[in-house]
Amino acid sequence: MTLPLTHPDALFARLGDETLRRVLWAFYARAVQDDQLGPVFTRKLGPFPRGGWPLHIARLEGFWRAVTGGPSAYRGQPGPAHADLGIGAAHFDRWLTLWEETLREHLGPAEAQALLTLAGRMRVNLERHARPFPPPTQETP
Ligand code: HEM
Repeated sequence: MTLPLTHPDALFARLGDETLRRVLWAFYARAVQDDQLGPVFTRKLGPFPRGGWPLHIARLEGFWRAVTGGPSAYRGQPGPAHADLGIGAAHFDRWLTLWEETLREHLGPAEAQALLTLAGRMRVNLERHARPFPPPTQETP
């Protein structure tokens, strides 16, 4: 079954607060253990699940509530937040793989597919902002 992404309010209503929160904590618990993604997250947010993690996940809850049509006060800027993390296509591929694994474990197939599709679309935009290889700083002779 395919959920109608043109009516995303149906998606949040089907997920609910608790499930969304559970999926996000499970996803980041997995991402932080990953060889490729873990160091990027830990550098920015500190040791999971303390440091900046509760705030990060609360923001992500707001973000996912907004994009699935739930009530949300999220007003962040995901693009710039990813500009200087030193990430590129391979990181985004890995992110989506772990996202898919987490969704398949926690949700029914229709909800999992809908959240995977949404993340795949957003990845395109975030990757445009990301600058994986900043130019070397000019050395003065
Ligand atoms: C390569 C994969 C990714 C990495 C390593 C990554 C890492 C991060 C980090 C470290 C932050 C915190 C930035 C800060 O506090 O300044 C962040 C914020 C965020 N990320 Fe990602 N991210 C990735 C992919 C994604 C994807 C695919 C999405 C959406 C589907 C996403 C959505 C967000 C959102 C909404 C925020 C909050 C931005 C704000 O402050 O408003 N990220 N990410």
